[in-house]
Amino acid sequence: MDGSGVEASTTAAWMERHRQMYERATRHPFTVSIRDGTIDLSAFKRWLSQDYLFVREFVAFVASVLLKCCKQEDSLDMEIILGGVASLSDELSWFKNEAVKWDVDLASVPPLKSNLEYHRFLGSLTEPEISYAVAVTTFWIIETVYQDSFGFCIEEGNKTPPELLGTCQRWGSAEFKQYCQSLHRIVDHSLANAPADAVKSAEEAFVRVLELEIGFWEMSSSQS
Ligand SMILES: Cc1ncc(CO)c(N)n1
Repeated sequence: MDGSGVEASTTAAWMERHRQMYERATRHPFTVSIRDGTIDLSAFKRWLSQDYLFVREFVAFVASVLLKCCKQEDSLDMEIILGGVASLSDELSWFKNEAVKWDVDLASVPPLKSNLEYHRFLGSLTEPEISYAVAVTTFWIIETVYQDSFGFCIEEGNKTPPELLGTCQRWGSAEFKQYCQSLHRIVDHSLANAPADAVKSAEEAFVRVLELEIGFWEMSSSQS
């Protein structure tokens, strides 16, 4: 509690504690090079095909968050999460269109190591034993890393190549930002009512997502 009697949010404390890692995830040389206009297009194509595979795995994870949400006593968050599930359908179509534009054959691309590592993590969080607080926290930070990373690419002073603006808008738009803010409110509310061990697990998942996101950008940059 601060002097005003308002409890500072748990997520705000994490953002402070893990600021450096958050910056590494959201200002990675890969996305900064999009903003600078110096991006290597073969790296961009690698990211595109790997992220398509990621999103296919992400669907099952987000569906598990929705299911946990529906089992909560007050499931007021349900419509926000349901909107998230619904938008993934559009997102998969977007990837397929984009792949045609960039001459990428999605069917022939195997997931690379960092992607597989991320899939395993998502799979472990889909289990029924994982609490809603932990799952929704994970969901929020995954979306937020993309929102912040791509939002930066369309902020003032960018030199983002015109053919990449659509990608940046997808996650950098004001609408996507609002959606992330809605998720953030859900997370803060959920953590405020969660037992200490769940809060601890949620923080661990938060940090793990940042590590995996950094790994994903690295993989896209250099095929590691
Ligand atoms: C790796 C990764 N993280 C986050 C998102 C946001 O949905 C995405 N599409 N891919």
